Amino acid sequence: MVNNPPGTAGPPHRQPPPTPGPQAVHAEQLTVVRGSRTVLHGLDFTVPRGQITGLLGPSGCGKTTLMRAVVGTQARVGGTLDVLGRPAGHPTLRTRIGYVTQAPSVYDDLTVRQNLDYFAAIIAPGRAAAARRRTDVTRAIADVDLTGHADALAGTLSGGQRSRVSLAVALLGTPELLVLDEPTVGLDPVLRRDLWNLFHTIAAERGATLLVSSHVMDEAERCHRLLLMREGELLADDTPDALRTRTGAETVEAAFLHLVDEAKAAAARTKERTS
Ligand SMILES: Nc1ncnc2c1ncn2[C@@H]1O[C@H](COP(=O)(O)OP(=O)(O)OP(=O)(O)O)[C@@H](O)[C@H]1O
Repeated sequence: MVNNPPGTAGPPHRQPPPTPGPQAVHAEQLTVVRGSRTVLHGLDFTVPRGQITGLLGPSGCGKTTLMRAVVGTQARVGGTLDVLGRPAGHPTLRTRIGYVTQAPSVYDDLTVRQNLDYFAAIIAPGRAAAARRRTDVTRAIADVDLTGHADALAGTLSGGQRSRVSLAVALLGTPELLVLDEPTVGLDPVLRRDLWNLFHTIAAERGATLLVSSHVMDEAERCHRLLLMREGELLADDTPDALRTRTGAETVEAAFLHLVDEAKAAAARTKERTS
């Protein structure tokens, strides 16, 4: 189904129930045009539920664009893109998806807890939900290991700590699908390891699906599945093990380079045949 603009669906009681389905995301011939350029070229892929899928590729290959399409904030999306059984951008998906952009979205003049309180009040407003909000906020702060900084102003935190506040906001509504755009950029190795452990805990204990982008290939080894991208095209949609086996490479990075060379050779052959 083509990406519907938000607000075009009927009232909730008239909508069919969401299809559970084994896949969190299903894309067929997904195309995105930005400015005068097509930046995603007819991608076919799936993201299975309850697993961590890594979206990897060099800077500018289209990772953020693909994630924006999945969360429903990208314009000019063509092809089929279903998310949690609904067309991407469907209004009912808003509370079911957590999206963390590359730039942390936090208020610097509020403390960590105040930031979380603010967003919790948007998700679950009203006095009746006050106790639940307190529990959710405390849990989300603990999840990202910021309990010791709960009363610090966000503006006084390091870059990595501010990113973790953003992640805590996304965890507040216990989303079924978490879309994380380069969450480990600028973090030291210990924090990177801790965050990846948290991602695995979220997938294993809550059954959540994670789509995590990175341009650091060693992070690929930590994912259940990988979407490898280059120049708006998908080079592979597979497990790290299968990719290494298929290409005879020892690392995912070597497998990626192998697939790039293969794609270049195929393009050269096509050009030769048509010229
Ligand atoms: N607002 C825009 N208008 C036109 N083109 C854009 C716009 N934003 C991004 N692009 C182009 O779309 C392509 C994909 O960009 P995108 O941000 O999705 O890549 P990325 O893989 O996420 O990069 P990075 O790893 O550096 O964040 C790039 O070639 C970029 O120049």
